[in-house]
Formats: sequence, structure tokens, C-alpha cells
Amino acid sequence: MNKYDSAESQINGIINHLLQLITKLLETKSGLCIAVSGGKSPIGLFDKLSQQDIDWKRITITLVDERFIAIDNQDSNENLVKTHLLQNKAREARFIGLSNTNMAIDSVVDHLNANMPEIDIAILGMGEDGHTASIFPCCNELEAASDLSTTKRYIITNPTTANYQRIGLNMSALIKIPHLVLSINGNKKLEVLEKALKVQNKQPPIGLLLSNRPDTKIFWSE
Ligand SMILES: O=C1O[C@H](COP(=O)(O)O)[C@@H](O)[C@H](O)[C@H]1O
Repeated sequence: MNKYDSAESQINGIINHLLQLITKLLETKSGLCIAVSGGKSPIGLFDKLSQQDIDWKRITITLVDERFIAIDNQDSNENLVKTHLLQNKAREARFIGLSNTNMAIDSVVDHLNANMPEIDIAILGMGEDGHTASIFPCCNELEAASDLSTTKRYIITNPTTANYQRIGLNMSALIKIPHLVLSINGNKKLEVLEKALKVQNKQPPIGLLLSNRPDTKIFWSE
């Protein structure tokens, strides 16, 4: 785990890692798909990442998860990404969102499962309950969302401790993404993460992810 003494140095650490990784991957691939998390934590990272000299025309940005709400809603992860990441130099990136409230949620998920590109890099977050993406320890869908044998990638979850119905990548899809970055802040989340690193079961979801992907690059600051 990379621990930093300020959020600014943590962001710089993640950016350096991403710049090296993206440059290397673009030597052999014509384009890359990067899935990012929403919530409140990634705002500073998005603002800084948007200013980097990256060949953004070759980058597709998508989300690891989304709330099933209109995209102009303040709580929409798409809204957050459009406001903070798809700005400055990153305006040239392509974006694929996950929510479309003009369609029934099942049809949206079917469409995503049939059409979404493979993801090369995911920037994950974690809640204080150990959820990652929209796989919440409290949700009734936890067992299905944690089934590592499923070939479907996108699922619906209904968290009981957070608002909104969600659409997101399931655990099987998350652990197959070649490059995983986990960014977390605060002592409470550090405590949850350190406990989760010792478990092998589905509780909390971040524990299942990290036990399957010990190569995940973790960045923390208070
Ligand atoms: O609901 C969500 O929560 C997690 C963590 O969010 P944060 O505000 O505590 O950083 C986030 O990673 C996920 O994408 C989001 O939809």
C-alpha cells in the first residue's frame, strides 16, 4: 500500500502511476478504456488528471458504477465525471455512461452486457462499509454480485444503507480488469481496508476483490 501524508501527494502518486501505465499500454494498443468510480473522493484526482498530457483521443472513459437516476442529478456519477474529469485536455476523451432513465433498468443492463467494451484500467473507491463499485455488503444481490463464475459483467444492486438503485460491474468483471487502482482516504477507511485484507470471504466486498487481485495498486492518505 502506498501511504501519503496529504491528499495532494496521494493524487500526484496516482497520476504518476497512471501516466506511466497509460503511456506503456498505448505503445501496443490503439486505444484504452478506463473505468472510474464516482462518489465524493475522486474530485481532486479528476481535476488534476484532466490537465495531463495524455493522448486523450485514444482514451474512452466509463464508470465502474452508476446510480439509476437522471444524469443532471447532482448525485449522478456521470455528472461528476463530466464536471471534473472530461474537462481541459481530457475533453477529447470519449465517454460511455451507464444510466439511461428513459429505458427500463433491466434493458439498460442487457444493453451494457451486450455492448460495453473491455476495460483496461479501473480506478476504484471504497465506502466505509467496505463496498466497492456498487457491490454493497448490505445488498440482497451480494451473492449474485460476488459470483466469480458469471460471464455477465453488469448487474443491478439495491443497497439498503445508501440511496438509489445502482448499475455496476460485478465482482467477476472487476477482478478480470488487467490494471486495478484503489484510492481511499481517511483513518476509518484504512481500518476497514486493513481488516478486509485479512479476509477471504465476501464480507466486505473489497476483501473479496483484494484477495483475488493482490496486485491492486492501493493509494491512501488521511
Ligand atoms: O456510492 C459510491 O461509493 C463509493 C465510495 O464513494 P466515496 O464518496 O466514499 O468516495 C464509490 O467508489 C462508488 O463509485 C460510488 O458510486
